[in-house]
Amino acid sequence: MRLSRYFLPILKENPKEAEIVSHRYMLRAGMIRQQQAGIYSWLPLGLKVLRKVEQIVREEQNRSGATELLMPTLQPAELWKESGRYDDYGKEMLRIVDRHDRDMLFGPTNEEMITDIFRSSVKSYKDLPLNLYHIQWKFRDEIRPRFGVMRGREFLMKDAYSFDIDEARAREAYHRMFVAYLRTFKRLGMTAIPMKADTGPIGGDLSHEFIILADTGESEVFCHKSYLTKPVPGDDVDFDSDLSGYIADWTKEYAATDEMHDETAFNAIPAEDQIAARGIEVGHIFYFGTKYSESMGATVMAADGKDYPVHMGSYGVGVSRLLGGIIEASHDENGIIWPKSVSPFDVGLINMKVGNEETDAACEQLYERLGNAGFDVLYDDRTGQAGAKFATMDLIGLPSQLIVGPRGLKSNEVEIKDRATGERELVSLDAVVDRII
Ligand SMILES: Nc1ncnc2c1ncn2[C@@H]1O[C@H](COS(=O)(=O)NC(=O)[C@@H](N)CS)[C@@H](O)[C@H]1O
Repeated sequence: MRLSRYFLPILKENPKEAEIVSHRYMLRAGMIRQQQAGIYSWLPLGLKVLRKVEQIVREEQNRSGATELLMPTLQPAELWKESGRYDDYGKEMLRIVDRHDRDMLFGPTNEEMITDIFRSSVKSYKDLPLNLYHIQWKFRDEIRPRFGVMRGREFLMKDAYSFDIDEARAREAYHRMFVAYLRTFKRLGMTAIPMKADTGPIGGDLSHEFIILADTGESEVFCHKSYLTKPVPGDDVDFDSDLSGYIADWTKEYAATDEMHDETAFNAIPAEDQIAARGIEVGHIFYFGTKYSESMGATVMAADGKDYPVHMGSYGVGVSRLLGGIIEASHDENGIIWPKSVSPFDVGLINMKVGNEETDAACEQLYERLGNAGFDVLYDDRTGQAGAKFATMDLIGLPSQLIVGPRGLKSNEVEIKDRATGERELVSLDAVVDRII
């Protein structure tokens, strides 16, 4: 992509309303623009990252055996009246009346709707287990939206829903999602710690929040430091096998959010192994049995010929929140440092002297060769001060920068800068493609 033809509205100054670094950098790097409190436009650079995060979430859901569908953002109120949540949900629910005076709402979550889809077509235990998910925008009229996309009002969530014949099978479904979450956050370049959590308005009696540690996190969390280095299940993990060993390993040491914290248990850990920190909740999973299937009549006929309400769980990931979370966990004073897996571009190509015959020719050649080698390149071909170009590249956080200047070209060299380490290396023009890891 040539920057002269892109849309990247960089802000020079820190917007005063941005209190935390991820909010500041997402605004300054031209990734998002606030349209109203908690509601954002996703500008090209931000959308590119959002789609990469979404795709990694999707791949790990699919690997675990879940099946993707897409439910609407708007829901009929009737479903929520059936489950009894229409009134409980309170002012967070955005209620809408259409032209035929039908009560509707902008979905904050989809337990009712997915249960309606299930009950309309699944009647036999032979069709179980089933895990259906979608990646869809939600609306929650937060009383105090803040920290940019971290606590928005319209936000992107992956929400999955599992259906099983009994509690034992439902716990196996929960284990599959637990393992999928460990893998997902690792692929996003983060260490997310599963913590026993409160079940809140979703309900049920088993729940874990997946927390990434960050000083600006809204949750206060306590855990054993072993979670920071524990290896996550590998690409070869068999989701049809008994995964309870992974869950046992990932829940045997202490880890709890402030709502579930047990000071005595925590203090039984040697002081040097204790972590008390702030964290960001990037995922939350629940087992809630027949809470929705009973109230909404979602039953299947079992082998004994009788009908039973299915056992369910729901599993959410804050896809848009993750961009904020990743930045909170990976930045420096110059800007964002994207993990390669989600970076909007692989390489930033900087022409230090646009209009100079040698640098223009060298950049065009590099741009073409890198593109042909499969790299997604952002080529800063704009006229303007080199210093401003460096600042922009550091701000938007691409993992590698390629700096092409007249002096380096005299010895047929260009400079490669690693954004994460700051290391610079002079490389001959023909060796560049192989050096860009
Ligand atoms: N206001 C918000 N802004 C951004 N992300 C949010 C917001 N509220 C929740 N999330 C994200 O969405 C995830 C799931 O939300 S939740 O309420 O915990 N769970 C559910 O809604 C369940 N129905 C999961 S399917 C959270 O872990 C969090 O990462």
